[in-house]
Amino acid sequence: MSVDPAVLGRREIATSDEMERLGFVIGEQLTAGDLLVLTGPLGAGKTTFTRGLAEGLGVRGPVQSPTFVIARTHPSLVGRAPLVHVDAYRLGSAAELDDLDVDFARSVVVIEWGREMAPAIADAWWDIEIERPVGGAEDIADEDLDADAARIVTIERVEQ
Ligand SMILES: Nc1ncnc2c1ncn2[C@@H]1O[C@H](COP(=O)(O)OP(=O)(O)OP(=O)(O)O)[C@@H](O)[C@H]1O
Ligand SMILES: [Mg+2]
Repeated sequence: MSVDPAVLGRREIATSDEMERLGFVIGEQLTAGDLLVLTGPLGAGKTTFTRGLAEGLGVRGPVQSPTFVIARTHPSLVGRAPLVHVDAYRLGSAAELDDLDVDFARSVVVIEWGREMAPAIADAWWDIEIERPVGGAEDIADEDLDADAARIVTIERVEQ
């Protein structure tokens, strides 16, 4: 486990800048073989977190929601591990993830929507849940939604 246990637990993240900073601090500590799984409704901040993480890890950007590709590899700019950023939203199963041939041992891997697949692909990972106290998938297009509301982020280490 390469991340300071102090990051574990539940906290409120008030702004997207703060979400990036949380990702940055974690990204600074990650090493090859680390896996993180991000769970949270559309627009929760999964990609925002990953953008900060990428910067902390020192990989080439830009980190975007991988809408047209399911997995994108960001090479390191500093001689550390590359980041593989996966959007598992449209993946049906861990077998389909397997087809992507991700080199888990040599990469830091972040999987948005990957919670159900994680047990089939790894022995240990960080489970990161981002809650939006207001809104969710069905509300994201609603102009009235307070998109800037604070998020609740819970980070747990899972070992099976
Ligand atoms: N406290 C906050 N934490 C994170 N993002 C926030 C916060 N407040 C506002 N935002 C905004 O919410 C949006 C989050 O979008 P982002 O693409 O990161 O979500 P996502 O979880 O990856 O969504 P998707 O499921 O569509 O991939 C951004 O526009 C960000 O600026
Ligand atoms: Mg996203």
